[in-house]
Amino acid sequence: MEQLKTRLTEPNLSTEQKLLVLIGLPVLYVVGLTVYRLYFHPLARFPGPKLAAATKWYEFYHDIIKGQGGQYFVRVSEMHDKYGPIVRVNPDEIHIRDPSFLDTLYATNPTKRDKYPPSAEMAGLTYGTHGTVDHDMHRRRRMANSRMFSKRAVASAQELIHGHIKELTEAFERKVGSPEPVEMQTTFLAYTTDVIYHYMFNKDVGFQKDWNKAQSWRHSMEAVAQATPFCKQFPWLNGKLLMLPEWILKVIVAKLQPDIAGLLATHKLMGRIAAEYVAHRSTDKGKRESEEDEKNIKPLTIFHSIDRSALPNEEKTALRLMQEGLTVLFAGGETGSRLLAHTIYHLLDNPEILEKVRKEILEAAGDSKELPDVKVLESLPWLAASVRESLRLRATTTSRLPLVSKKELIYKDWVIPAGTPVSMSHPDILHNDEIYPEALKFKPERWFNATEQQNKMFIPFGKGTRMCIGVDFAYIELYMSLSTLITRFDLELYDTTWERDVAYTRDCFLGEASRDSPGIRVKVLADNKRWVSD
Ligand code: HEM
Repeated sequence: MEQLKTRLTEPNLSTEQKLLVLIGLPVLYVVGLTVYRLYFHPLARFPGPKLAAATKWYEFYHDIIKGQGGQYFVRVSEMHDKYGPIVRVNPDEIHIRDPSFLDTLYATNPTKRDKYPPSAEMAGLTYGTHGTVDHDMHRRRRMANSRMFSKRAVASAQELIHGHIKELTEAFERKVGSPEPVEMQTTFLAYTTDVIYHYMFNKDVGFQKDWNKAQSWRHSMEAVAQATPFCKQFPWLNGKLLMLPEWILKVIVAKLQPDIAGLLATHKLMGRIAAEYVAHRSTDKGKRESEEDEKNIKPLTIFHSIDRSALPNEEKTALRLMQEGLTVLFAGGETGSRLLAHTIYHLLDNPEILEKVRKEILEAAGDSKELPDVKVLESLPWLAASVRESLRLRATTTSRLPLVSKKELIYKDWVIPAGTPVSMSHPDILHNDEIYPEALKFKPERWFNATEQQNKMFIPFGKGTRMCIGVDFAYIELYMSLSTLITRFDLELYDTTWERDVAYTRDCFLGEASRDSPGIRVKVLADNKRWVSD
């Protein structure tokens, strides 16, 4: 009986046979999967390199191993040069390089588009709007945030922004005449993060007051950028990491990657702020705050905005609030700071345009000691055109942005099966020479007589239902700070080159310059003491 039992549970295989099974089964699986993907997969007929169709490791190699990383966008571009406007860029995804498809893929409501789950999960914030997969759920969550982003609410932020611009000018003032340059990306990241934090959470996080804190935040953001190609391949990783208790994160992660540890600490901090908010909702303090909030044009915090929305209670938990909080913090900080640094770079690199912009602002101010109102600034032609041109050239989001349609999509003669992730890339449109002649040149004057197509294809903030919700906020924050800095200070670029420090060479969701770039830097030659009221 015993012998029979052993025979049934342990087949009598020799070591060689066991080894053969151990190696053979995975090999068989890989071969089977490859054959399926190449010949039987619904996307098998679509053009593109066989290797990309067979395995995601192809993308992994280009994004993680090759050069400085984040190189798959270069390969995708080469694929289009070879195979045409529609290409299968990995086993599951179709990429289209044709501006005429923009309206179809990034359609507005009521057309439904889900986010491709691996792309939504990348930042580990699937409870935030940006990480929401389902079209309808995304719409409801976005609506709950919308009171924070209404034109009136955003306009009311001017005073708050003024306060932080004062701190920003102090950072420049400290460097007047100094041989030491201002490293603009860190300086501006501290500014935009202070602003967004203050606006969204009614708290002064004080990055501008503490250079070490600002630098460590910048390093965290850089670490996130470096990790992004990796997270694109293993999107579940971030979410899993964040589930770990804080003490484990501190011990393990700080040893492996100290810069990421700073970021994870921010996750935990936001978790505490959200939990505190939820805990005092029903207390006297919470009720007073709620009454105060009712009277405001802008909700006191983004949490109040969500709380007063029509979302059900399970959408108002501490975890959800925390993730939405982090979403707006990340979405608003890095983007705005980069744009500010890039716009100043372009203006200093084109002194004749800088002079026109300055003159316009000063003429608009007349005898006033105050910077013109943001409405006036936005109407100044050279300033507005320079900002627009910088947004176009910067093409902030370099990553493919895949969406999924529940119905099949038609592109020319191609029928893309329902449920297929289909993506396009902003730089393919914003840097398209046929739409914008000499597309890689900074030419603000192109916007004075812009064609209908040029205006339509101006999509630095995206398009459709997933488009940036912070556009108005980004413009106000930028117009006010840019106008102040370029009229108050005489600046000069310091050891900054287009190739090394400005142009993006890596796709880390946002485009990144070369790893050896010390950043865009300027020397402060003089302080004209404009707009100094006290
Ligand atoms: C120059 C500045 C900015 C640029 C170029 C920019 C660009 C974008 C783009 C392209 C998207 C869509 C990304 C995607 O489809 O995956 C997006 C989404 C988003 N942005 Fe911005 N953004 C900027 C500033 C801001 C600011 C200042 C805020 C907050 C105040 C903000 C908040 C958001 C949010 C919350 C989303 C997610 C929207 C959603 O999924 O419904 N952005 N942004």
